[in-house]
Amino acid sequence: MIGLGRMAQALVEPLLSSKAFSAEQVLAVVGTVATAQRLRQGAFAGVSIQSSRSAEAARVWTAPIQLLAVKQQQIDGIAAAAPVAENQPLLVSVLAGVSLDRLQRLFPGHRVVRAVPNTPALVGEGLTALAWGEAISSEQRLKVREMFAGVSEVLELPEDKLDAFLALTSSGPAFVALMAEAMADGAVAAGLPRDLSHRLAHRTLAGTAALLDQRQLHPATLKDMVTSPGGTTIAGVRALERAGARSALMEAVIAAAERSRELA
Ligand SMILES: NC(=O)C1=CN([C@@H]2O[C@H](COP(=O)(O)OP(=O)(O)OC[C@H]3O[C@@H](n4cnc5c(N)ncnc54)[C@H](O)[C@@H]3O)[C@@H](O)[C@H]2O)C=CC1
Ligand SMILES: O=C(O)[C@@H]1CCC=N1
Repeated sequence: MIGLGRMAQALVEPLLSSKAFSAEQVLAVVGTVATAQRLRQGAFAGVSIQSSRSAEAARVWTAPIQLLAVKQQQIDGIAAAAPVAENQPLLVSVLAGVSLDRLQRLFPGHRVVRAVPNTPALVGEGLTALAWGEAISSEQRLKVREMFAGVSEVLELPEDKLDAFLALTSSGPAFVALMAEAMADGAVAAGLPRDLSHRLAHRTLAGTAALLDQRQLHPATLKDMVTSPGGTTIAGVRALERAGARSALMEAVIAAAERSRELA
């Protein structure tokens, strides 16, 4: 692991708890000594976690599969400090917007793969899209698919679709969380207690998602199922349409996809 921040943790924590990997099989390099110390005390006890400046950090470059999960601004420095790899290890990058071409130029001795995971991986409900670089063996493909399949549904997509995928599935949890918070606030305003409002908002979102998914319903069908003529729901839908909620959500996904393209 090169970087063990929010996204990498959401992948590794469940893989360790499900015993897909043992702590001894994982070596992580992070930005600072303080971060390394903090992480060693939590869910990552037993994992070798080193700061990037320590001598042991170099071992990460000898691993057969290396997961790059740092911020975009950090990769030039990391690539410059990395030795040119022998034996063509696999570098799996989760960095939004950083292309296979650029990764291959930065890490010339590696075989490169892009993965776009999302944080629901933490509870085994993730989605990951993979786009392969050149000359990846079928054995390497299998290993990468297996790793992500332990925490998510895995799709393979052409690289030019990854920005849109990321906008919907990786940035999407923030948009849904915002909706959950706002709906709970509405319930509080309408008189329900705060804690209960949050729990009910989460259950409503999860239940609705399960219904749409399992019954393969078009969202409009579900909306029509819930809206009685002259009833409560259509009054709420009217308020949402008046506020431009539909357009706001479309724009959020488009803005995230555009930002991902900009980061490239
Ligand atoms: N958070 C999310 O939901 C998703 C994030 N991503 C991508 O994952 C990447 C990381 O994002 P987050 O985990 O949210 O960021 P984060 O800021 O939580 O984690 C960054 C990690 O990099 C480490 N780091 C800093 N300098 C380093 C160095 N020189 N060597 C090794 N490690 C170093 C930090 O210690 C930290 O562990 C980003 O490029 C983002 O585009 C992709 C999909 C979803
Ligand atoms: O906000 C970000 O840049 C990262 C990528 C997708 C989710 N979080």
